Amino acid sequence: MALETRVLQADEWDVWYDHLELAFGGVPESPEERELYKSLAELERSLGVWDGEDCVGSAGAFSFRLSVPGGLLVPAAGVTMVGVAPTHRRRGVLTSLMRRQLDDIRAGGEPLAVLTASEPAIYGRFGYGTGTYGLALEIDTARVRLCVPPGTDGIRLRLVDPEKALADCERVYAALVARRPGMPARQPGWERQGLLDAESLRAGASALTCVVAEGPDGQVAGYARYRVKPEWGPTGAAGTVEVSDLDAPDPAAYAALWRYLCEIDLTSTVRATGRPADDPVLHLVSDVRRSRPNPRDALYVRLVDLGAALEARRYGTPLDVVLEVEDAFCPWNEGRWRLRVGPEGTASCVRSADPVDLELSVRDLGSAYLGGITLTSLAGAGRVRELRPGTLARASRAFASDVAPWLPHGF
Ligand SMILES: CC(=O)SCCNC(=O)CCNC(=O)[C@H](O)C(C)(C)COP(=O)(O)OP(=O)(O)OC[C@H]1O[C@@H](n2cnc3c(N)ncnc32)[C@H](O)[C@@H]1OP(=O)(O)O
Repeated sequence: MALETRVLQADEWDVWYDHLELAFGGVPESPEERELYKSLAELERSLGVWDGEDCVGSAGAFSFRLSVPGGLLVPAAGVTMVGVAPTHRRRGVLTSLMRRQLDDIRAGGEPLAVLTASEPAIYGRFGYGTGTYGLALEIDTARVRLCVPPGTDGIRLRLVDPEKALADCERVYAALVARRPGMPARQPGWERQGLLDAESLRAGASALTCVVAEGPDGQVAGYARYRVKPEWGPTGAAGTVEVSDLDAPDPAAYAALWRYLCEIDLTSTVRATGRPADDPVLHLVSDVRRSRPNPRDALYVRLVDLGAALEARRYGTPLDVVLEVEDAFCPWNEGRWRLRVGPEGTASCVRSADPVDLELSVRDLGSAYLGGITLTSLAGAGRVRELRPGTLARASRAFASDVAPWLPHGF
């Protein structure tokens, strides 16, 4: 029987999601999580592949606006819920979903598609490049001390019910979006993701706890959400503080929150995942080795409309460069582009017949797009080739962001 791919109907969502859970191993999510993702789903952007009555493939997209270098927000399809039934793998179902989805995204006018990958090997073939890294930390708080900046002691910390603190936390989040590329601006409903607190998420740890940091003016300047997992070893208490969110643009509030987490009684480890690659906490700790920073690929970026995407961000230095881009999966991007950046950092990117300066694939351009992975580094792996001497270093400087791009949450 031929497979049929179609946009999801509202009454098909549960069957579609059951299929997705099966594709991920069959352990159901908590009702709380399921309800949240059902409410966030954009049905008209959710594709199902059907074999008769059986759903055997899925892919969805969220309509995000993503921060890019220069503090601007760019429409980006947040690709999600990708799964193919174990019975139907390796016969092109994912490839057909990616084809349909990227065509739809292009038709809808979003210049970017982004995703987080269950496995890094899957999405490069479709033109997605690693655009951000998330840092895992495991701080040995029995040994590591924090060297905090002046003003830290003037910060007041308060434990507040996470639900009641939500509006203040959201204000802090909103202030961060323009400062860091890679962050989705909050869309209605997504603020609830940070409050999810099912037993399965706790995994033996406490309920979600929220601590807010108030500045001398009494305003909330930062917050952390965390759980404590008690543990008793042969020498006594050895609990773990598991940090799920910590945001604070103000350095004193930021340091106060980390110091607090590192000094919670009966714990000897603070664990956090998905932190920014340049997280300032690396400069607060007395011993970075005993904080075990460990980077991991996080947000993958795909330029769907290459010209529009490159014009949508800002650049650090002026530039005039001709790029020869390989893009087999989206051939409308393939070929030669001239990228010109003026003194203000704004760019024009148009088709060109001029001699080529740099050769690269759309996947590598996606990696460089948010400014965290340099063209020079990609060239070191042979992924970018410099045909006119000097253009690589100039382009690399122009693309780089002085703040590492960061994806603060999954989707
Ligand atoms: C954004 C997200 O939602 S990420 C979540 C992705 N989903 C999962 O990981 C759930 C479990 N896995 C699955 O559901 C499926 O195996 C999928 C979706 C990863 C792949 O679906 P399939 O229909 O089997 O992929 P398809 O047949 O189109 O394969 C396309 C190519 O990708 C390759 N490929 C597919 N899956 C993988 C993988 N996990 N690792 C490496 N290569 C892979 C195939 O070998 C094939 O290569 P080829 O073109 O050289 O022959």
